[in-house]
Amino acid sequence: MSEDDTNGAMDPRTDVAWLERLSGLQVAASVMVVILTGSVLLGWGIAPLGRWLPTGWALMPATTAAACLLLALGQLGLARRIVAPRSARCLGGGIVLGLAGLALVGHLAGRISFVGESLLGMDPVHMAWPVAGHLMLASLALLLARARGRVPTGLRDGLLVAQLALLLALGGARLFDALGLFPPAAGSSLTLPTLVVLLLLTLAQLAFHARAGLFSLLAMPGRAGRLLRRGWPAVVVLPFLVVTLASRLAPASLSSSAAALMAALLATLLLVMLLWMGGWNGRLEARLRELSLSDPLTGLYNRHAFEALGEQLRRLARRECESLSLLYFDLDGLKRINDELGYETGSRLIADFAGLLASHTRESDIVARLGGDEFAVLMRIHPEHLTGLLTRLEGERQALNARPEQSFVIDYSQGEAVIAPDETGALSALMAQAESRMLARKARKRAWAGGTGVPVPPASGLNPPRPAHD
Ligand SMILES: Nc1nc2c(ncn2[C@@H]2O[C@H](COP(=O)(O)OP(=O)(O)OP(=O)(O)O)[C@@H](O)[C@H]2O)c(=O)[nH]1
Repeated sequence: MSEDDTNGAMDPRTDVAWLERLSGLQVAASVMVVILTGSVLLGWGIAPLGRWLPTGWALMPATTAAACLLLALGQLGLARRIVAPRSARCLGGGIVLGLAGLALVGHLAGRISFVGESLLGMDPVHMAWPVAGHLMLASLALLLARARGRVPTGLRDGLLVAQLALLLALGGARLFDALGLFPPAAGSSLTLPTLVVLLLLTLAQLAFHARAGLFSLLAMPGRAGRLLRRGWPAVVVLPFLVVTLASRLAPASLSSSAAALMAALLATLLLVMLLWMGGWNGRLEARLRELSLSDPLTGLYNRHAFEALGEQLRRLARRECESLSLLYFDLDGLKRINDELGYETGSRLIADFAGLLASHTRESDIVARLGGDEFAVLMRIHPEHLTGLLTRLEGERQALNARPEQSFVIDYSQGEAVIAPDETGALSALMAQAESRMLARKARKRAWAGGTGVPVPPASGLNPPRPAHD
């Protein structure tokens, strides 16, 4: 399983502003869980403190509190990009898995109190089995949180859907007074504080999973994302309303357990359908957007897309404390190639150069044809890596020009600009800076070639000599 600890496997269509809000929700929900479970644990550990806590706090067993605390700390780490070593994450997730697994085994074996009596005369190891099940799902999702690829993403989505279904069933059981669905075993009970903590943990996970997969729609721009964000409360609440109404109209036909299960099942199904339809809609929207944002000759982004996506990348880079580098290219002698070898050959030069740029950049870089013979690349790389990239480009340019079948010379002038994470300049200023450096180099090349204003490379034949990069 490959991991990316800097930005996870984020969907490139994600709206950063929405991601920020969801990240805020993730932090807020996790902090609330830390406070709630931390207080409960203090109460269990230090008897006098327990007396200061509100009545009923001991209804949350210490094992549940400890497991939820660990999960909340894991979520906080993910939200704040505190990169815990893999071993720490595995240990935290493993402890939760172990606690929940032991509780489940205890319930199955019919004896939960295998650890002993608590300090306050109550057994702190009780964990209701639905809670144990929920925590097992949550800890597995946490262990897979940073794994990339279709399979781990699908698994995470499945685990989250299962948690939501279980939570809805628990909520339904309370609402329809059907706690018999989850019978208390050997003294364990499902209490409201525990339900609240589970809900907060699930919310935190949902917010994190908006980065990729089924739930990425939560942070999508456009109509599909809006539909989900506005539609999900209705989709969750509606089945409960309908089932409540049905059970009021025909009380004999529906037992409280059946009502709770039916409402939870319907709500889960509708939610998954909404997510699936929204995802389909979102992909369609993205395709249309792609068509309106790309340059038909090269398949690269056009200027409009470059400016829009560039601003997005700018915000993302600032959020992740990374530098942003911009390269501005202008082909040399295109007009002359058009005039001497034909417009089609000129267009081939443009397409070849676009291919050269695309093959030397990463998918996460924004590569665009700004118009005519001008190109730009915006990258989240450190400025010191720019020289290496330019050298590789130059090597490839020479290799292309050296091909026996090459009928025209590919040449370009380039300028660069870098913006540090703490700088506040706009993208347009960065572009202007890179363009003026490019123009200065072009002027130097012209002067170096004889100062006649003749385009630097001949349309065909041998490569012209170039002044060295400065
Ligand atoms: N073949 C072709 N030519 C294009 C395309 N788009 C713009 N052009 C032409 O590209 C030429 C660009 O001219 P200039 O900006 O003077 O570029 P240049 O000849 O490379 O000169 P310098 O940039 O000063 O080196 C114009 O003649 C445009 O008509 C296109 O898609 N295909």
